[in-house]
Amino acid sequence: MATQENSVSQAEASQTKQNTPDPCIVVIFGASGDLTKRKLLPALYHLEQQNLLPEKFAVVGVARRDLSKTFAPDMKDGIVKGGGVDQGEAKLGKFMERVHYFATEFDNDEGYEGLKKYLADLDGKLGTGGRRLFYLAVAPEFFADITQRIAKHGMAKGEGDAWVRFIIEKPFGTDLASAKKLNDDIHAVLEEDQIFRIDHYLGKEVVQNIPIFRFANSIFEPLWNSNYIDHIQITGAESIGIEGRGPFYEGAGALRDVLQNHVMEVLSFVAMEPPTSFESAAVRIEKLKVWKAIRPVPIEDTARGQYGPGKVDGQDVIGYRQEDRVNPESQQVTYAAMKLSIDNLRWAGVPFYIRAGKRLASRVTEVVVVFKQPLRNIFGQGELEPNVLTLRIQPDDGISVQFGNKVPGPTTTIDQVAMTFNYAQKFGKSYASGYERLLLDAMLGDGTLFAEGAGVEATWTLMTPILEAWEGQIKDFPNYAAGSWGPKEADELLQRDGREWRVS
Ligand SMILES: NC(=O)C1=CN([C@@H]2O[C@H](COP(=O)(O)OP(=O)(O)OC[C@H]3O[C@@H](n4cnc5c(N)ncnc54)[C@H](OP(=O)(O)O)[C@@H]3O)[C@@H](O)[C@H]2O)C=CC1
Ligand SMILES: O=C1O[C@H](COP(=O)(O)O)[C@@H](O)[C@H](O)[C@H]1O
Repeated sequence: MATQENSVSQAEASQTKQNTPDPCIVVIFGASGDLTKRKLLPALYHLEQQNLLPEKFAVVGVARRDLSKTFAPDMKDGIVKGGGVDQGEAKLGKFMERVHYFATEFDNDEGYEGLKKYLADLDGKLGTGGRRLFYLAVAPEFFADITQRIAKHGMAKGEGDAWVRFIIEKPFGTDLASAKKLNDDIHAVLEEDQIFRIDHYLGKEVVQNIPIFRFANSIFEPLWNSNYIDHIQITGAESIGIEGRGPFYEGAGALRDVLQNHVMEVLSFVAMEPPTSFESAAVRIEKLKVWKAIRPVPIEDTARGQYGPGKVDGQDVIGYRQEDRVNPESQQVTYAAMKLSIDNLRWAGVPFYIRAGKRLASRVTEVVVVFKQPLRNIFGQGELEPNVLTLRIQPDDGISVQFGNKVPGPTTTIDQVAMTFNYAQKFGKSYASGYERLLLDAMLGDGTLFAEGAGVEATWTLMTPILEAWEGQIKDFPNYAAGSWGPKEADELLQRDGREWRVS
């Protein structure tokens, strides 16, 4: 007979997967860049702190400048500045010994031959067995070329059962045609199961928790449909501007930068049917079904904006057109919103309102589920307030449920109260950026939290006609002040349905 202790450990084992990867080398292209320093090296170090890296392991940074002497100290500095060095410098020192650097231009074939030899030598010294995780932390125009050159130099396939995987950064394409071309170019040399298209929102705890919240509990899912839900809002609001990324943002804008990827990924977890298991293939099928069920969006169901000068957190800030390396007559959007309808039985008649923008009043990323009112108000005090469930992704990540409650006293007065769960209060402060989980999953070969080729094309199928329609219509920009909640058209989008945007 199983003891209680035994049965708990069996249950725990069934809820967690293998969590230490095979010996391998993580090869980061774009190693002198911002992403590597601020996110990737700190994330790998956090994995080391939790003993989640294999014993036989190395990181090799690749970029054009000769940084062999300064790379490791520079990265160490990034890790220390990012916080979370709670096991002292000794652990960090040990981690930095595993960090190496190799300089080459991305289009230099000799460089790839040199890199191949460098990695093989490390395999020989460390016993990493030829397993590679290539991370393309580079500008999107390099994604296909670097992948193809790695393949040309015989590094895209491992010998025997040694795996070789690629993490490709975002943005994955700028419209449907470019996303398809990128998929084709990469598929010419890699199998789909080698490709990990990263969206760091899928590494955020609350986003990962959406399927758990829905499918590992029995009290929410029965209500998760058009019988009980009035509408759903997803907000990706940032108070920061474009942070010096003028040239990038001029080519991107809010729809390409955040709505097409981060917000659509979140939406798919909120709206999907229960997958048959939480394995990559099963989850991807359900996510794809959601995106494909979204009705083409009429242009009247969209709103866009660009911020002008204003005040954020009491400080004067410039408008988008005054930002460094931005066209003073730019038509680029720094705010995008739309109403989506999902054509399936679960969501018939339940609009999903989504929005993302820069220089808004505050930084809030959240999903707000607004429930229908009871069919009859037996308390006779006018309209009851709806129940609202908020999945707060950041900051102050947590979950809260708002409901009507009797105000203590001799009369029957109803007021809104909330039950709130806060991650930091329960689990303590976390330094995890989301990249920890995603890097670990890629080393373990688990693509559940990564985008798939067909999924990326499905979201671009939806978004490309909107971009084209917007590009054909000049707007009178700027149309919202920095520090506000965006353009009035976005408010009107909900007002005409008798609703309003909510932030918790
Ligand atoms: N930074 C962030 O927070 C985020 C970034 N991303 C994505 O990650 C990717 C990288 O972004 P980020 O780190 O900000 O970019 P950076 O511009 O900071 O870094 C680019 C890197 O590529 C190297 N590089 C550029 N051209 C060449 C070349 N011809 N040969 C060799 N090396 C070259 C640069 O080397 P050198 O230093 O010598 O110029 C640098 O290491 C992008 O796709 C971005 O969209 C996604 C989410 C967030
Ligand atoms: O990918 C991107 O995301 C960030 C927002 O990420 P967050 O983790 O800080 O919420 C956004 O600022 C940036 O423009 C975009 O490229």
